[in-house]
Amino acid sequence: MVTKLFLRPHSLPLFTFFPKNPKPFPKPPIFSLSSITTTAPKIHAQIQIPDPELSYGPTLLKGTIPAIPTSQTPSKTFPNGDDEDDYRFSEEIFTRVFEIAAIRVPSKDCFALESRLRGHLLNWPRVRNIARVPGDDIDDDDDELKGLVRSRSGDDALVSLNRRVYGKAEGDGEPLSPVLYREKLAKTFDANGFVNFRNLAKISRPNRKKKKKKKAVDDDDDDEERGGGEKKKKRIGRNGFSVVEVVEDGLPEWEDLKGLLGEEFHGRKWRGPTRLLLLDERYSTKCAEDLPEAIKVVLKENTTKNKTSTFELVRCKLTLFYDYWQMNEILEAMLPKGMIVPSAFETVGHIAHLNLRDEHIPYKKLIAKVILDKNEPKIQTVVNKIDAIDNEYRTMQLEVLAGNHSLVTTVVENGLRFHVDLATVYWNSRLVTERQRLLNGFTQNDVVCDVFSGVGPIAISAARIVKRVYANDLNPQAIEYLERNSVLNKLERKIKVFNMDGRRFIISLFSSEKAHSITQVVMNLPNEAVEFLDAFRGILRGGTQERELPLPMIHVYGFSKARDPEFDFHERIRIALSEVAVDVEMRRVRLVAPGKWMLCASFILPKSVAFRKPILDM
Ligand SMILES: C[S@@+](CC[C@H](N)C(=O)[O-])C[C@H]1O[C@@H](n2cnc3c(N)ncnc32)[C@H](O)[C@@H]1O
Repeated sequence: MVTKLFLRPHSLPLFTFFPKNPKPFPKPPIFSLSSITTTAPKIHAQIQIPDPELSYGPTLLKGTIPAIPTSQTPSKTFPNGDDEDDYRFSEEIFTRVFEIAAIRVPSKDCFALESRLRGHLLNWPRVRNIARVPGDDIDDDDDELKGLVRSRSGDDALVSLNRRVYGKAEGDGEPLSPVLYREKLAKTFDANGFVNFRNLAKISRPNRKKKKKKKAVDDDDDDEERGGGEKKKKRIGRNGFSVVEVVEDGLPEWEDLKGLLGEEFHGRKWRGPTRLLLLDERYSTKCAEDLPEAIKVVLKENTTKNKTSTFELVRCKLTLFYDYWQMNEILEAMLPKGMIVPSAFETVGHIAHLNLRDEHIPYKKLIAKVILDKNEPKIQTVVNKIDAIDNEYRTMQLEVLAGNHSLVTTVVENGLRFHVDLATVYWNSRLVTERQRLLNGFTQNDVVCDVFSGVGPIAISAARIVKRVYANDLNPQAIEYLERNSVLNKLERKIKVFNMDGRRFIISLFSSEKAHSITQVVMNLPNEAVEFLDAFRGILRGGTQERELPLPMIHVYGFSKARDPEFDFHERIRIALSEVAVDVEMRRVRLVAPGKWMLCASFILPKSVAFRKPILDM
């Protein structure tokens, strides 16, 4: 599978990440936030980023960067980085704060208003235009809580609130056991099933719950670590990559819920459950009178209906974190100005496989880290191809740049599973379409001979369709995986496996009694497969009655850099078979490099070749 990224030289003047010791470039400093921010120890000491005239939508060049206290230097190191290649950057340098306006509305009205105000709401990718803020979920019908808030009567109120929220208050004894709690919920269980209590089933599985709790504790620890000891501000909302906070004007003390419900509720007054409808960025600095008519009507409508309007225009801060930004945005910001941002990577199971240009090499670990961060958990390892494939087994020289070092992975292709060790066997996910095209031509009456089978993507897929498959590879590791994959896909009974040189395999198979049953031959070793065609010369010459039997269809792959690749490849086939009259169906499979085509030639083995006296003696 190939994942496309952006291929364009970028020109962001924002900031540049430099590796510690880039070989071809002068040694630059490690990028740190302090180099672009003030040293003010206050979070949200704001630094305006230049170029306010940027287009619509969030970018790293807009908004403000909150300052980070110098004591808090959250940074990530590459797990595999040695001293030389140690790349560090703080994720906090990608935090951006945007000032926006919102209408705070009762939660029950928010969906209706969302559709009414659609064209006027914030339309940023991945940011929901209905936002939640702390404490917006207090039950509206909760008369007890309302009374409690109004009465502002300290301890009694807290006890009452605890009873309401937790079912118990201090001094009421142990909290209900999971079983009793479940029973209590079941009493209020409604006819629609688990609609109201989706977690009901989980409650009777305390073990899983414990595990979850443990994970939550671990996550908190991680947050704490990242925050350099100081607990990280809890990110509200489900996504974790953005947070909305209301910039409240000061409230009279008696209206402020902080005293009753804690610091989180500072500046909140009683409104019942509410939601924020985030307004389009164009309205961020506008006051109510300057807003479009559609919004004003909504605000006015509500005031006339309801003397105490619950619709309020509020100022908000929308913070987007490192996790929000896409891979290309992060890389564009970090790589030197004018450098092409890495354009694509191939995925093989959990491995992202890069083919970096020379100019990217000093930044390879940085690029790999961002790719890993942005594609986890699907991607667990990022590797770069070091050299062109030029060994006999067609394996790649790979360098692990980020993530775990295991190159053994599982690839799922057309519903089949293949175990692959990229360090020892060949695999190319880009050929999936070609393999499918080839397989589409096979029927249940076919018997397939795969001369260069690798771990079996063609052989095993064919075994699902055809009568029988003979699969061969020279690489013993590939054969081991081929056998394992046949069993994994429960097709081992249809596949006979061989581990020998391709030419020997062709000769021995066609000189056995299996010869006349073979209907399809696949030869996928594009650099040299055509040179193995000489093995077919005179391959059936011994038999006389077989002369009337149909001959196999051969599918041979090859590369050509010629101006007329089809002609060039056809010529090579004729030479290898020593036969001019070969009726070939030729296809371009893909362009593997500028001007270099991979081709597939399919032809029926000519009788004149199959029954000729062989030149080759084995
Ligand atoms: C390009 S790979 C193709 C593998 C498989 N068809 C696929 O699509 O994944 C070529 C395979 O040929 C094997 N090979 C190389 N030289 C060979 C030879 N002389 N005889 C048999 N197999 C050979 C390599 O080990 C490799 O697995």
